Amino acid sequence: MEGCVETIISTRGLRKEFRGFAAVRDVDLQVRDGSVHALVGPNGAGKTTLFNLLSGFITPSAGRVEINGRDVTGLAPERIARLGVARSFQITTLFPALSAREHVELALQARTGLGWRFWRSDRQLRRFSDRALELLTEVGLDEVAEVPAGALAYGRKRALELAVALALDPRVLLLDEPTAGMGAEDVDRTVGLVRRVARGRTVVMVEHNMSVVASLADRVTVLQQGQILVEGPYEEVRADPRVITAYLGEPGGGERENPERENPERNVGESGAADS
Ligand SMILES: Nc1ncnc2c1ncn2[C@@H]1O[C@H](COP(=O)(O)OP(=O)(O)OP(=O)(O)O)[C@@H](O)[C@H]1O
Repeated sequence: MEGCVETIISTRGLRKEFRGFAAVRDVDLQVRDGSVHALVGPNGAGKTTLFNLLSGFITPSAGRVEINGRDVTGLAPERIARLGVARSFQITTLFPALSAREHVELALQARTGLGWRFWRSDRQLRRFSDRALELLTEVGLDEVAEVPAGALAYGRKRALELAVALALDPRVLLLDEPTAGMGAEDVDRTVGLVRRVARGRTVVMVEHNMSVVASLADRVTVLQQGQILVEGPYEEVRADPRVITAYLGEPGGGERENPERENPERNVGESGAADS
């Protein structure tokens, strides 16, 4: 029954203005515990801004954000992270000279409250080695555990970000365009990976690639001009004439079998959209 589903993230009247321009307006979002929830929408719809509001990277102009029933509005990202919400960091936050294993070890260490201290003894870091290797295996990086992050291929760097986020053992994982810039093979691998790591946790992802959304998402929220246009299961959302109009800029596209594939450039506007 709908009413029995627990909500893990909830926003009410969420709004963010940049110099008077409302990038996100009156957003009431409900993310169900244990679901994979995709945020989609045309370029400039406010997806990233909403994502940044959920993770505390920016503070709202109005409205509130609740995580697991607790008001987290205006809390710093690290406080939100401590409540079990981890964000997959961007590649720029990887340290090129540190190995994949060292990255995960440091993240595991940070979680214990020891902090991100590089000068801890080898002995102390070794405590985390076994778990680090498990996490690297989970994301398919066990064979490159000792390779410096700077030498990893793009798809593997993204997998390493995921392992770093998983080291925090989050209840909610926020993924910002997990397949952006990937070729078809890496997209497929990432879909499998996200599906695996989504077991037992909630995943909220911004994703342009509609094939990825179709494969992974239990619920889809479509944003347009900062507002929620439609929300529901993928099959329902993709057939909604308002969504097709939002992407194509014309009414009457609802009959199409697979609009995002027929017109990938205009629909999702990003690389990878036509993959797979
Ligand atoms: N820091 C900022 N200052 C001013 N305007 C901003 C800022 N961040 C976002 N915007 C504007 O807010 C609107 C929404 O941007 P946002 O990046 O959230 O959209 P998006 O849906 O993530 O787009 P894309 O798919 O292109 O990444 C855009 O018009 C953008 O120009």
